[in-house]
Amino acid sequence: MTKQSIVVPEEMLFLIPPPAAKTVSATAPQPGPFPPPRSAAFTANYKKLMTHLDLHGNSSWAETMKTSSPTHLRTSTSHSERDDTDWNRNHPSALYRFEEIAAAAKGKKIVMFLDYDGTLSPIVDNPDSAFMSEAMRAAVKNVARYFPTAIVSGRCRDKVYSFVQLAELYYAGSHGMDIKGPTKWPKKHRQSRVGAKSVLCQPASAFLPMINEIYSVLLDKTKLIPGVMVENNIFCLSVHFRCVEEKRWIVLEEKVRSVLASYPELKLTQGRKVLEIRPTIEWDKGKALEFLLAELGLSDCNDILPVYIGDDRTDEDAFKVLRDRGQGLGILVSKFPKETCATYSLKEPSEVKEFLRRLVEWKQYSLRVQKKA
Ligand SMILES: O=P(O)(O)OC[C@H]1O[C@H](O[C@H]2O[C@H](CO)[C@@H](O)[C@H](O)[C@H]2O)[C@H](O)[C@@H](O)[C@@H]1O
Repeated sequence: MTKQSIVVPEEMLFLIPPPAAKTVSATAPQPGPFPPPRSAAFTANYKKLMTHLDLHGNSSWAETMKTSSPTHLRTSTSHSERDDTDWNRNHPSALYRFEEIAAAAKGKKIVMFLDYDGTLSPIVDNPDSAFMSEAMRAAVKNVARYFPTAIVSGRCRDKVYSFVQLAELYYAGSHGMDIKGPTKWPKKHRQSRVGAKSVLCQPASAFLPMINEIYSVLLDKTKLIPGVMVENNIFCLSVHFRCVEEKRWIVLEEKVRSVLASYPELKLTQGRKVLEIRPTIEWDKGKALEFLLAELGLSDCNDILPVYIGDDRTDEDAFKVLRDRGQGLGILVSKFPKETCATYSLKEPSEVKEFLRRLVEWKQYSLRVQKKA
């Protein structure tokens, strides 16, 4: 089992106090140090989590399948409000702490990385209907006017493009294994891009025949389980169990594992009510982030602030890259406390939209001030 297959067990999900106002108010917490430090209690919880999970493949998948996408508030919990407060202190709202983020961004070039499902669009039962709102599209479009922006998704690139429909963005589909540059450039860059190739990176292309083959096998093997949906994400596959009765999850997992047994070059990980089949190559959303920074010529710059916003376990690879670089900020989208390498949190896509809107507003204001000076 790989790092991506780590899930938060139910007992590590604590209730968060009710959502607060979306704008910074006089009563909002005052900006603290950047990035906010982690408390001893948080570190203890993290250790507990790591002890609970067997990272070498023996932990119960059935258990993790149950907790892979909590959608309701727990009614009973062994954790106290103090734990919730502790989590919130360690992963404060990026909206509440907007002033702090703006201060950190001053004089820096922001580079924006956005996950799709659960970040720009709400989680829905049918993956084909995970549309983003027009308001969200406008917010992303505006962000891309000021900052290089990439969508980094587990979906295949064409599919996520069909949802987002903005030609001015970078798209890293199939968990970053299929990266394409913008097809529409701002005027000032247009000339220098003539002749530049738009597909930038496909590190798993050798796996295409194998992925296609296993896709057909999985369709066949799972067809009798009501509610299963197998999605072909080109360089990886998703087996959705959100609409499968819970009592059939074990059977499904066993079927998927039995198919995979003949393909040691592929690995199985978990996302939100989804089993993901991916090549065993050393590539993930974190690597995609690093690749895109290099492509933008920003890898070794001190004056950049990469911002990555995502909701799922696969996004942790990108949060970790930022943490290890000691540069930029990860923002986890979650209504529930979860173990994460992200620094800040937002509760849901509507808060992501508000955050993007405020970032643009702040940038426009900074440019006006700069012009006057
Ligand atoms: O990296 P992402 O853009 O977040 O993609 C991860 C997976 O997202 C999609 O599945 C998830 O969203 C669906 C629609 O809301 C939901 O029905 C499903 O339960 C979630 O797991 C996508 O369909 C998968 O292929 C991606 O791997």
